[in-house]
Amino acid sequence: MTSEETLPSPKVAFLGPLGTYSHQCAVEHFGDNATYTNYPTLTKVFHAVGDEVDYALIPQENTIFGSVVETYDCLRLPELGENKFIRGEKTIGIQHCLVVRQGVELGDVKKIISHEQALGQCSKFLTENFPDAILEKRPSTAEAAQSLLTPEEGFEGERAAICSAVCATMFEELQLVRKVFKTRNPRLRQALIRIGMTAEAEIPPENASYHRPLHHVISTLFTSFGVPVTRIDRRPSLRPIPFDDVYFIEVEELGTPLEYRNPTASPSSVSEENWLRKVQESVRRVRSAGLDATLIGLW
Ligand SMILES: O=C(O)C(=O)Cc1ccccc1
Repeated sequence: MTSEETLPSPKVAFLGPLGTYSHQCAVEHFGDNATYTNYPTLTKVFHAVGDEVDYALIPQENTIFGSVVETYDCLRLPELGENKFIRGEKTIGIQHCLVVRQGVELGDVKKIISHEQALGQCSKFLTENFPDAILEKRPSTAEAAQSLLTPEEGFEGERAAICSAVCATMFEELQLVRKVFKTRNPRLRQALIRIGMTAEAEIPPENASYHRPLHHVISTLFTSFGVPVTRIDRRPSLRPIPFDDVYFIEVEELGTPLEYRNPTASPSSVSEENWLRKVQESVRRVRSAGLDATLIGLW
């Protein structure tokens, strides 16, 4: 057996080109002992696992803008749980930078390009500083930065891109003009997906992520009080705590269908009153489990 066979170097896919946050995350995790391949979209990264690579790190959610939709579109595919499994997670800090081609004046910038998550995370900064600029999404932050080097056909104005601090130093022709977050940098959670026969974890959790199974707790509390949960949505909360989420719980309707109900009337039937009591009791139970809970609507 050669030493390579005894210590195989894992093949790892990430969202390219070089300089993306996914690249940074993959290198932080696997270091020099890996062979890396980058793919132009998250969907291609996902599909590479199995045939072409052993692992992929794909961005799952970030503290300001929430879930990465393209990732979740991949995670709902049937091969997840069959022959591809999430085997761990890794969180990295994000430091978004605004870059332009050398010599471009900020006042001349008419369009800002980046990955949609980066545009979303920087939306306050962008609205305050570039209220009239066109925002255009690109497959990744590094692709956006790189594309500033080639003129865009049919577009006359100057462009800027949002990319990572590492990426901002990779191209001599680019100039870093602003760091977007001066104090609180967002965090990005990436899922490690691997082809394999088991779902056993490969990266031990970095710190207790108590909040993630919360929706199970909340729905169990509601259901145990006879109010079946029909839908749960999740968004980052407005509190300055990383991965602190707000859950929106919708419960089964037990009253008269909305279209037949007088919106100003109080609950009319006994069953509606019972239902309301159960919902309120469930909210109290969630609170007594130490969570914030508010009834935000009845319909
Ligand atoms: O484009 C990148 O660099 C990525 O890794 C995707 C991304 C960017 C910003 C937030 C979340 C995911």
